[in-house]
Amino acid sequence: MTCLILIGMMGAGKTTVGRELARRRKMRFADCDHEIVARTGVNIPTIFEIEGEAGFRRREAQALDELTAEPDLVLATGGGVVLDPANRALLAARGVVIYLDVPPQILWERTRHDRNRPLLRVENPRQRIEELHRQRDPLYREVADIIVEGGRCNPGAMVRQIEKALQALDKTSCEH
Ligand SMILES: Nc1ncnc2c1ncn2[C@@H]1O[C@H](COP(=O)(O)OP(=O)(O)OP(=O)(O)O)[C@@H](O)[C@H]1O
Ligand SMILES: O=C(O)C1=C[C@@H](O)[C@@H](O)[C@H](O)C1
Ligand SMILES: [Mg+2]
Repeated sequence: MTCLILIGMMGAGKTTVGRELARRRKMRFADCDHEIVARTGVNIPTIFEIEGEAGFRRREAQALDELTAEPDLVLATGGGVVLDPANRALLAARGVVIYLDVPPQILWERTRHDRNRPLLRVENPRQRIEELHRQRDPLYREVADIIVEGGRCNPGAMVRQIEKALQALDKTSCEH
Protein backbone atom coordinates (compact mmCIF):
# COMPACT_ATOMS: atom_id res chain seq x y z
CA MET A 1 0.00 0.00 0.00
CA THR A 2 1.24 3.48 -0.84
CA CYS A 3 1.93 6.44 1.47
CA LEU A 4 -0.86 8.99 1.65
CA ILE A 5 0.43 12.52 2.19
CA LEU A 6 -1.86 15.34 3.31
CA ILE A 7 -0.97 18.90 2.38
CA GLY A 8 -2.71 22.26 2.86
CA MET A 9 -2.77 25.43 4.88
CA MET A 10 -2.59 25.79 8.65
CA GLY A 11 -5.98 24.74 10.00
CA ALA A 12 -6.99 22.79 6.88
CA GLY A 13 -7.33 19.67 9.03
CA LYS A 14 -4.29 17.66 7.91
CA THR A 15 -3.62 16.34 11.42
CA THR A 16 -7.26 15.71 12.30
CA VAL A 17 -8.27 14.16 8.98
CA GLY A 18 -4.97 12.28 8.59
CA ARG A 19 -5.36 10.54 11.92
CA GLU A 20 -8.91 9.44 11.06
CA LEU A 21 -7.90 8.33 7.55
CA ALA A 22 -5.10 6.19 9.02
CA ARG A 23 -7.47 4.63 11.54
CA ARG A 24 -10.01 3.74 8.85
CA ARG A 25 -7.38 2.26 6.52
CA LYS A 26 -5.44 0.58 9.34
CA MET A 27 -2.28 2.42 8.36
CA ARG A 28 0.34 4.05 10.54
CA PHE A 29 -0.07 7.80 11.10
CA ALA A 30 2.74 10.33 11.39
CA ASP A 31 2.76 14.11 11.53
CA CYS A 32 5.79 16.06 10.34
CA ASP A 33 5.27 18.86 12.90
CA HIS A 34 4.89 16.38 15.77
CA GLU A 35 8.02 14.54 14.63
CA ILE A 36 10.05 17.77 14.70
CA VAL A 37 8.73 18.63 18.17
CA ALA A 38 9.55 15.11 19.42
CA ARG A 39 13.06 15.29 18.00
CA THR A 40 13.89 18.74 19.36
CA GLY A 41 11.99 18.52 22.63
CA VAL A 42 10.58 22.03 22.20
CA ASN A 43 7.47 23.45 20.54
CA ILE A 44 7.37 25.02 17.08
CA PRO A 45 7.28 28.66 18.23
CA THR A 46 10.45 27.99 20.25
CA ILE A 47 12.22 26.52 17.21
CA PHE A 48 11.27 29.64 15.21
CA GLU A 49 12.58 31.87 18.02
CA ILE A 50 15.93 30.10 18.31
CA GLU A 51 16.66 29.05 14.72
CA GLY A 52 14.37 31.28 12.68
CA GLU A 53 12.03 30.02 9.99
CA ALA A 54 15.03 28.82 7.94
CA GLY A 55 16.12 26.53 10.78
CA PHE A 56 12.63 25.10 11.08
CA ARG A 57 12.45 24.52 7.30
CA ARG A 58 15.72 22.55 7.39
CA ARG A 59 14.33 20.31 10.09
CA GLU A 60 11.07 19.96 8.17
CA ALA A 61 12.85 18.87 4.96
CA GLN A 62 14.85 16.29 6.90
CA ALA A 63 11.79 14.89 8.68
CA LEU A 64 9.84 14.74 5.40
CA ASP A 65 12.62 12.83 3.68
CA GLU A 66 12.89 10.28 6.49
CA LEU A 67 9.16 9.81 7.08
CA THR A 68 8.22 9.38 3.41
CA ALA A 69 10.87 6.67 3.01
CA GLU A 70 8.37 4.31 4.70
CA PRO A 71 5.41 2.81 2.84
CA ASP A 72 2.03 2.21 4.48
CA LEU A 73 1.95 5.57 6.13
CA VAL A 74 -0.54 8.41 6.34
CA LEU A 75 1.51 11.57 6.75
CA ALA A 76 0.20 14.98 7.82
CA THR A 77 2.67 17.65 6.72
CA GLY A 78 3.21 21.20 7.94
CA GLY A 79 1.45 23.96 6.00
CA GLY A 80 4.68 25.36 4.54
CA VAL A 81 6.18 22.10 3.28
CA VAL A 82 5.48 22.95 -0.37
CA LEU A 83 7.59 26.12 -0.33
CA ASP A 84 10.81 24.21 -1.00
CA PRO A 85 11.04 22.84 -4.57
CA ALA A 86 13.05 19.85 -3.31
CA ASN A 87 10.20 18.98 -0.92
CA ARG A 88 7.70 19.27 -3.76
CA ALA A 89 9.72 16.84 -5.87
CA LEU A 90 9.89 14.42 -2.94
CA LEU A 91 6.15 14.62 -2.30
CA ALA A 92 5.33 13.93 -5.92
CA ALA A 93 7.70 10.96 -6.03
CA ARG A 94 6.84 9.23 -2.78
CA GLY A 95 3.11 8.96 -2.40
CA VAL A 96 -0.39 10.00 -3.25
CA VAL A 97 -0.60 13.68 -2.37
CA ILE A 98 -3.93 14.92 -1.06
CA TYR A 99 -4.61 18.66 -0.86
CA LEU A 100 -7.19 19.72 1.73
CA ASP A 101 -8.53 22.83 0.07
CA VAL A 102 -10.17 25.09 2.66
CA PRO A 103 -11.04 28.79 2.14
CA PRO A 104 -9.11 31.43 4.14
CA GLN A 105 -12.18 32.55 6.11
CA ILE A 106 -12.61 29.07 7.59
CA LEU A 107 -8.85 28.67 8.17
CA TRP A 108 -9.02 31.87 10.15
CA GLU A 109 -11.98 30.70 12.24
CA ARG A 110 -10.15 27.46 13.08
CA THR A 111 -6.78 28.98 13.97
CA ARG A 112 -7.62 32.32 15.57
CA HIS A 113 -7.40 31.14 19.21
CA ASP A 114 -4.35 28.91 18.76
CA ARG A 115 -0.96 30.43 19.65
CA ASN A 116 1.10 27.50 18.39
CA ARG A 117 1.55 28.87 14.84
CA PRO A 118 4.40 31.40 14.80
CA LEU A 119 3.60 32.69 11.29
CA LEU A 120 0.24 33.90 12.60
CA ARG A 121 1.72 35.83 15.53
CA VAL A 122 1.39 39.11 13.64
CA GLU A 123 -0.78 42.20 13.98
CA ASN A 124 -3.27 41.06 11.35
CA PRO A 125 -3.30 37.22 11.28
CA ARG A 126 -6.42 37.10 9.14
CA GLN A 127 -4.73 39.06 6.37
CA ARG A 128 -1.62 36.89 6.79
CA ILE A 129 -3.68 33.76 6.15
CA GLU A 130 -5.04 35.31 2.97
CA GLU A 131 -1.53 36.21 1.78
CA LEU A 132 -0.14 32.76 2.57
CA HIS A 133 -3.11 31.15 0.85
CA ARG A 134 -2.59 33.24 -2.29
CA GLN A 135 1.10 32.31 -2.36
CA ARG A 136 0.69 28.62 -1.58
CA ASP A 137 -2.55 27.50 -3.22
CA PRO A 138 -0.85 27.14 -6.67
CA LEU A 139 1.98 25.13 -5.08
CA TYR A 140 -0.44 22.76 -3.33
CA ARG A 141 -2.28 22.29 -6.64
CA GLU A 142 0.99 21.68 -8.49
CA VAL A 143 1.85 18.60 -6.40
CA ALA A 144 -1.64 17.27 -5.58
CA ASP A 145 -2.92 13.98 -7.00
CA ILE A 146 -6.25 14.55 -5.24
CA ILE A 147 -7.93 17.79 -4.19
CA VAL A 148 -10.59 17.59 -1.49
CA GLU A 149 -12.75 20.62 -0.79
CA GLY A 150 -13.12 20.91 2.94
CA GLY A 151 -14.91 24.17 3.59
CA ARG A 152 -17.91 23.08 5.59
CA CYS A 153 -17.25 19.33 5.73
CA ASN A 154 -16.61 17.62 9.03
CA PRO A 155 -13.47 15.43 9.28
CA GLY A 156 -15.45 12.21 8.71
CA ALA A 157 -16.95 13.58 5.49
CA MET A 158 -13.49 14.62 4.32
CA VAL A 159 -12.17 11.12 4.94
CA ARG A 160 -15.05 9.67 2.91
CA GLN A 161 -14.27 12.08 0.03
CA ILE A 162 -10.62 11.03 0.14
CA GLU A 163 -11.49 7.33 0.10
CA LYS A 164 -13.74 7.82 -2.92
CA ALA A 165 -11.04 9.75 -4.76
CA LEU A 166 -8.46 7.08 -3.91
CA GLN A 167 -10.68 4.39 -5.40
CA ALA A 168 -11.05 6.48 -8.56
CA LEU A 169 -7.34 7.12 -8.73
CA ASP A 170 -6.53 3.42 -8.34
CA LYS A 171 -2.95 4.27 -7.46
CA THR A 172 -2.30 1.57 -4.94
CA SER A 173 1.43 0.98 -4.86
CA CYS A 174 4.33 3.05 -3.57
CA GLU A 175 6.65 1.15 -5.91
CA HIS A 176 6.31 3.47 -8.88
N1 LIG B 1 -13.22 19.30 8.79
C1 LIG B 1 -13.18 20.01 9.91
N2 LIG B 1 -14.29 20.60 10.38
C2 LIG B 1 -14.25 21.34 11.50
N3 LIG B 1 -13.13 21.56 12.24
C3 LIG B 1 -12.01 20.99 11.84
C4 LIG B 1 -11.96 20.20 10.65
N4 LIG B 1 -10.70 19.78 10.46
C5 LIG B 1 -9.99 20.30 11.49
N5 LIG B 1 -10.77 21.02 12.32
C6 LIG B 1 -10.33 21.75 13.51
O1 LIG B 1 -9.49 22.81 13.04
C7 LIG B 1 -8.34 22.95 13.86
C8 LIG B 1 -7.09 22.76 13.02
O2 LIG B 1 -7.03 21.42 12.55
P1 LIG B 1 -5.65 20.66 12.34
O3 LIG B 1 -4.74 20.91 13.49
O4 LIG B 1 -5.99 19.24 12.02
O5 LIG B 1 -5.08 21.42 11.06
P2 LIG B 1 -3.69 21.25 10.33
O6 LIG B 1 -4.00 21.27 8.88
O7 LIG B 1 -3.00 20.05 10.85
O8 LIG B 1 -2.91 22.59 10.73
P3 LIG B 1 -1.28 22.85 10.89
O9 LIG B 1 -0.73 23.01 9.50
O10 LIG B 1 -1.18 24.12 11.64
O11 LIG B 1 -0.73 21.67 11.61
C9 LIG B 1 -8.50 21.92 14.99
O12 LIG B 1 -9.07 22.56 16.11
C10 LIG B 1 -9.47 20.89 14.42
O13 LIG B 1 -10.23 20.28 15.43
O1 LIG C 1 2.10 27.07 7.35
C1 LIG C 1 3.24 27.02 7.85
O2 LIG C 1 4.23 27.55 7.33
C2 LIG C 1 3.40 26.26 9.10
C3 LIG C 1 2.41 25.37 9.47
C4 LIG C 1 2.51 24.49 10.64
O3 LIG C 1 2.01 23.22 10.30
C5 LIG C 1 3.96 24.38 11.14
O4 LIG C 1 4.72 23.57 10.27
C6 LIG C 1 4.60 25.74 11.25
O5 LIG C 1 3.86 26.49 12.19
C7 LIG C 1 4.63 26.46 9.90
MG1 LIG D 1 -1.13 19.73 11.71
